[in-house]
Amino acid sequence: MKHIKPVIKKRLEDKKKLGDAWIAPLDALQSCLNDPEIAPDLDPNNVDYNIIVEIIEILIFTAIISLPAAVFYALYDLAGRKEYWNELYQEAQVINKQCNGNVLKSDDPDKMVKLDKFVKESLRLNIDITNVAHKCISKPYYTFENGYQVPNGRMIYVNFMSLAMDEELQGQNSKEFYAYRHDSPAIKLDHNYLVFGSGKHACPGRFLAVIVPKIFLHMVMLRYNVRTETGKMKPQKYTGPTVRPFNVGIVFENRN
Ligand code: HEM
Repeated sequence: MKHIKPVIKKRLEDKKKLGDAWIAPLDALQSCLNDPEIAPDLDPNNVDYNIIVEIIEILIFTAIISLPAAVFYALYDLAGRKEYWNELYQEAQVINKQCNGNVLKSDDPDKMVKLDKFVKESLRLNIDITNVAHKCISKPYYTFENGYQVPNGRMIYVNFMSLAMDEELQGQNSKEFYAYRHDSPAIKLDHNYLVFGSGKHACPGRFLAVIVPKIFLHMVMLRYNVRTETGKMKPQKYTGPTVRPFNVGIVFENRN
């Protein structure tokens, strides 16, 4: 907190100076400081630091849990799904040639179209059973179109798994991994694809959560053949309703 206070002071001073001309940078700390509930009068002595700490804490935990998990599942799916190796490798080679083997440019991940579908399918299938807890705030009940009522104060969870596995929504063999079932990007929110939630509170970290596994797999594929140790894949593991990465051997072989 000691370290963060001078940063906050400087940002609030800048905001005061620039007034309406202030253009909010897209970062978590600044969006907190732009919130009148957190910094009502732009006075550094009148900032609700507790909310800021809570938000930053949530961001850190999300980033260190969900993001590496997404990378793990994507890598594991690649290692275990031989049928995708050639096509994905070819796409990676084309992109690598276009940038002469140099570092990727910011628009290169958009060119990883097949890999995007692959990552999307990996996210779809490695999903929590239930998620996005919501508290009912309607009084005395919230009534769904079908007449089902939820009382005020009740926590409800969305059944992610049933949605992700529904054949009517996902297409044929919805329990099987088939990357090319998707015709929209992995970051796109859709009622059939609730990995990142929906609406106003949909995950703002989804751009990072998709681009990181894509860049990681791209780099891995250019250097290595990856496969599971046994050549087979294990079923997912859950802790309660939450899907969790597990210990598994992945073999990296240098490409010649
Ligand atoms: C694969 C990785 C990730 C998954 C599957 C995921 C999923 C989700 C879901 C389902 C929600 C709830 C959305 C809703 O209520 O409708 C959410 C919210 C959120 N996520 Fe993510 N997330 C991921 C990565 C990240 C990362 C890397 C960050 C930040 C760097 C992040 C930041 C957040 C924040 C701040 C919220 C709360 C948004 C709000 O309430 O307005 N997420 N995420």
